[in-house]
Amino acid sequence: MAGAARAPSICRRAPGPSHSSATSTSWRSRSTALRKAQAEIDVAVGTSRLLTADDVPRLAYLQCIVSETLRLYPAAPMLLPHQSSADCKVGGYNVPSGTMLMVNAYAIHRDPAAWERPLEFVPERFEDGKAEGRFMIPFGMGRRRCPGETLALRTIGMVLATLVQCFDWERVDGAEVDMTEGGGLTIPKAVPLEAVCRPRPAMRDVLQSL
Ligand code: HEM
Repeated sequence: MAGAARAPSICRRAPGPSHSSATSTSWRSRSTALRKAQAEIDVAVGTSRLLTADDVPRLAYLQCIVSETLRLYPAAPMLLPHQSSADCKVGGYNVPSGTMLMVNAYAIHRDPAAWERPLEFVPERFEDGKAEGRFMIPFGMGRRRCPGETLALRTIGMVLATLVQCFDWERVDGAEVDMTEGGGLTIPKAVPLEAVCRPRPAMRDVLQSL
């Protein structure tokens, strides 16, 4: 697109494919991922101190969890609306100046031609650079790409790692987490997450000293 401006209106994401069976498989892999992330933190940081921002880049598996979450649930599934500021061609189509263009990142991230088992939560697909070259755009692309990406990724990594280091997490009543998506611009959960967290016994001294 020759120059891009923000379009004034917003659109809703097209409904995604049904994925109830993938959801239960995904939930099992989420529990495993949580345990794996906790083990990684225990090895890299230990339990005698709180992790710091400097530790987070060394937590490779935790980064994979963040990437896989942003792949399956991009916070802005249709990015933000763009508007062509000149006549241009997109994918072979003539797009007149002033046309609103939406990018369906949600569908791109779940494209079966690009991803194996696209509806399943598999952080391992990002390990050892395996997903390099795959098209992921949770922060958009080009000159209107999110300027807050680095801050966002650092904050998410730090918050998630701290929650996993300090607490054991369980589902309420053992019920599966309902991952159904609600409508809206930012992919809210239709059913809010309820979880039980307990301070990890190994972290008790650290938590009590705060
Ligand atoms: C997980 C967190 C975040 C996600 C997934 C996210 C995602 C996005 C996306 C998809 C866009 C639109 C890109 C496009 O249309 O091509 C965007 C734009 C933008 N984001 Fe973020 N963002 C996040 C956090 C942040 C933070 C922390 C800040 C600021 C501190 C921020 C500031 C902005 C701004 C100012 C724009 C507009 C850029 C422009 O229009 O040129 N974002 N973001």
